[in-house]
This record gives sequence, structure tokens and C-alpha cells, in this order.
Amino acid sequence: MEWQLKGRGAANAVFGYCGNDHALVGHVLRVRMASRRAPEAADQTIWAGVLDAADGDDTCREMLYMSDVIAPLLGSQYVFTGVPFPVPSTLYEALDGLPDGHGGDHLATIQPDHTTFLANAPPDGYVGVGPTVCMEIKPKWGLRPDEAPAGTGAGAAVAAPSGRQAGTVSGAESTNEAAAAAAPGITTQGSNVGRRYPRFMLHMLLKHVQKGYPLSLYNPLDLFSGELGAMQRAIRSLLECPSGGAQAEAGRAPGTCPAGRGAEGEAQVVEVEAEAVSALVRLAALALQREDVLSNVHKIQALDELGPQGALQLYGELVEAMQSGASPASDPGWAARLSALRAYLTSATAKDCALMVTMQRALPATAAATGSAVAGFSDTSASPLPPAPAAAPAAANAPPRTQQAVQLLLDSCSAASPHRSPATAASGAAVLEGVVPYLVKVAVVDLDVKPAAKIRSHAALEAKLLACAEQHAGLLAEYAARAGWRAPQGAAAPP
Ligand SMILES: O=P(O)(O)O[C@@H]1[C@@H](OP(=O)(O)O)[C@H](OP(=O)(O)O)[C@H](O)[C@H](OP(=O)(O)O)[C@H]1OP(=O)(O)O
Ligand SMILES: Nc1ncnc2c1ncn2[C@@H]1O[C@H](COP(=O)(O)OP(=O)(O)OP(=O)(O)O)[C@@H](O)[C@H]1O
Repeated sequence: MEWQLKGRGAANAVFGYCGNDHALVGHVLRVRMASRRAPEAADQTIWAGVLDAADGDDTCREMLYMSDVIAPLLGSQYVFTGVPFPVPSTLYEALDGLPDGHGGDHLATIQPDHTTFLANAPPDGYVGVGPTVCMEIKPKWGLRPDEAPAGTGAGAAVAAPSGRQAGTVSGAESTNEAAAAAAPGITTQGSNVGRRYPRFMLHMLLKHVQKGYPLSLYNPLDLFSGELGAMQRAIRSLLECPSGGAQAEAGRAPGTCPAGRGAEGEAQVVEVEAEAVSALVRLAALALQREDVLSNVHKIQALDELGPQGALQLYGELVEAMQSGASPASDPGWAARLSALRAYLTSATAKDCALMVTMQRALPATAAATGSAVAGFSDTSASPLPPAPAAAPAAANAPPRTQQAVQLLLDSCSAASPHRSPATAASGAAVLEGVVPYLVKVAVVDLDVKPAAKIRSHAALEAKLLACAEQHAGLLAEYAARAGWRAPQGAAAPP
């Protein structure tokens, strides 16, 4: 089988290429599954003039979204739009059929396989040696509670109290007119639990109470903090208790395919030695700290000023207007509200994307060509990465590569890290004065446009999060304390 399942989310399946076509080696095929919701009339209206793909051409629409909406905000170096590709019929079974109406014309996209560097050109003068490791991290909701939009946990999600003017937002910080006009009825009466705890904790609590998930101590605010220690803590917590939030995977030789995600989207650490985890966590944190990617994800997440309840209200008005024959897409009176809905949906994409951090030891090309320097790397205790697979690719045999954002990361600390022997450290020093070089690539995946109809489930989830937090206030406070979170001063205590 040329394509083997590598990962599967709620809406897409990703297959790694295992054949001999050099143009495809090092790439994956990402296919929308039949269960994926197609865009509706409200989506066309919201995105009119922005995503104008031909009717039914969802692949083109998704690609436009990535290239024209997300990449300019996130940084094009992190976004791989992909190339359209027909779905091989051999995969139909694995996909449980194809989306209705697409038949054999259904297109997927080919993208670089971020668990390897096989589709990438290394920085000039360096080559990768040994295995690669890829860490996948879902950065989820990285806004501080006080940054949460007006309709988020500021109070009970209720209809406007009688006498309240539509278009006012009592007690909300938002100054955005569109948001204010869009979110009537959001009140700060009731608990303000959504303003006291990171959203991830509220969601974790709900998953714990409803599904028995262990309480992950991951706090996305640590990941977004820019502070190395906090970022390492966040990544380590994710690896220890993933809840679908992170996984690390050792790269494999061409012709073999890695295991996919575990059942139920459970993350897993594959072939990574326990003692190597700290070094991997540090490397990933260093890589993310020096990139713009997290601050850009944060900015996109913060674009929303409606919150789920405000978005639901506005979405309801839009559907109603369309049902009564209006054309909001061409009505200037709707422009600000459609823009607010686009901001909401774009923010939702950034709250659900995943970062893939790919790492591999590097050598100056000249050193790699001589036996002596490479010999230093034959001591695998020198590397935080797991032992190389038997058939690790020689750089010279790699297939044609595309130029992508592979960077050189120089880690001076790991050269002196305690688990390294002096002899090994010395061999690292011989390469670059005590500094250990790595190839690193940071990519962002799962950048799909969210269907507007999902706003309903977002609002329902929001209400459940708040109700659960109120019902289990004691457990939440205990959990937050264990995770090192201190609720902001001045906010009312949960009931
Ligand atoms: O709603 P959430 O926060 O549970 O996020 C969903 C994710 O759940 P999780 O990250 O595990 O909590 C969920 O992830 P999993 O499939 O559970 O790994 C999906 O990413 C879903 O998006 P979509 O339906 O594929 O477009 C996500 O839905 P959206 O909220 O992004 O629409
Ligand atoms: N370019 C890639 N290279 C390697 N692996 C990938 C790539 N893109 C995705 N994957 C893997 O496939 C998994 C599923 O892909 P993706 O996140 O796109 O699916 P999804 O259905 O959109 O997910 P979700 O349910 O989170 O919305 C990812 O979690 C990741 O492990």
C-alpha cells in the first residue's frame, strides 16, 4: 500500500506516502472525511468577496482560506497550503466513503510530511544526521481570562433581560461597535468563572467530569508566555497527560510508515526514551520561543470580540435575514457584522490548530563528510533524540526538496547538560564551540475554515463549561492550584 494512515482527526485523515515516487516521498495526503460538514449558504455569505471558490470546490476554498486569510496573519513560513491531488481509490475504504456528491473528483491536498525533513532543504552548509523527532502541540485557547471576548464566561448566557436595548453589552469591555451590536443580551450577572480561569482548565474539568479524562496540568498560558521555563512546563504537562494536546514521534526511514494517533485521538509518545524527554521538551520550547508563531497564533485567537454567545446571536440574525430574502453580502449595513463573524471563525481556527515542531541533529556539511566528526554522533547518549532507525536516509540520497522554513537551532545548554559525558560534550564542541546544532522546523496544521453552523455547538459548549465550573467549583479551585494558576485578584470568587 503506497499510502498509510498517519493521523486522523474529527474531519480529516492524513496518509503518509510509502512508495517510490521521489516527488511524493516525504509528503502526506490530507483528505476530508465524509463526516466533514460542507459549507452552507450562511458560510458563503460570511466569506463573500474573501473566499470566492467555485460552488462545491471545497478544496480550493480551504486553500484560499489558508493562503489569503491565515498565512498573512500567521506567517507564510508556517503555513503549507498544499497541492490538490485526487484521492486514490485504494483509500476509499479507509475513509468510510467520500463526501456526498464528490465521487471520484474529490480532491485532497499533498503537503510536506512534518514528521520528517525529507521534503525540506536544510540551511546552507548543514546536513541532518540521525533520526528526526516531531512534537505535535495543540496550542488551544491561549488568551488570559481577562482577554476573553465579551460573550465568554462573563456571565450566564441568557437572553436579554426585558427592557434591555438590543445592541448594548452590559459590563463588557469590548469597544468594538460590531461586537457590541452583535452581542445583545450578554450580561455579567451570575458567575464570572470564565474570567477567572484559563479556558483550557474549564474544558479539561468538563472532560474530566463527563468522560473521566485525567486532569491535565497543561496551561496554554504558559506555552504562550514566551518564558522558557513556563513553556517547557506546558509542553511537559502535555506529554505527560496529553488529552489530545501533544504527541512526539520519532521519524522513520522512507518506505516505513509511523503509527497514527492512538484511539480516540489520544496522543502518544512513540519510541522516545524517557531520559530524552527533558531534552526534547527543552529543544521544542527553544524552537517555539524564538519563532513568531505563538505570538501570531495568540493575535489570531484574540481577533474575536464576540465570544460564542455573541457569535450565536449574530449568526441567528444572519440566517433569519437570509431566510427572509435579504442579501447581507451586498448590504453595507451588514459589513461590520459579517466582518465580526469572520473574525470569530478565524479565531476559532487558531484555537484549534496544531503546531508541529520537527527536530534533528545537524552537522556542518564539511564535518559530515569526514568520519571523525560524525563519529562523535555515534554515541547516541549525546543526542536527546532516539536511536536512528536502521535505514535512516543519507542526505545525499534524499529526493528533490522544496525550500521551506528549516532553521538551524544552536543549543548551548544541551552541550553541557548533565546527561552528556565530557567526551561527548567535547565532540559537540569540536563541531561548533560547545554549541550543539539542530535542524528545526515549525509548521502549523489543521488550519481549516470552521463552518458557521459550528457556532451553535461552540455556544452550547460554552454554556456547559460555565455550568460545570459552577457545579464543581471546589474541584476547579483545587485543580487550578495544582496547575499553578492563581485566579486574578478582584474577580469575584466562584460560588
Ligand atoms: O470545540 P473543542 O474546543 O472541543 O475543539 C474541537 C476539538 O476538540 P478538543 O481539542 O479535543 O477539545 C476536536 O479535536 P479532536 O478531534 O477531539 O482531537 C476538533 O479539532 C474539533 O474541530 P473540527 O470539528 O475537526 O473542525 C474542535 O472543534 P472546534 O471548537 O474547533 O470547532
Ligand atoms: N503535514 C502533516 N505531516 C505529518 N502529519 C500530519 C500533517 N498534517 C496532519 N498530520 C497528522 O494528522 C493528524 C490529523 O490531521 P488534522 O489535524 O489535519 O485532522 P483534523 O481532522 O483537521 O483534526 P481535528 O479533529 O483536530 O480538527 C494530525 O493531528 C497530525 O498528527
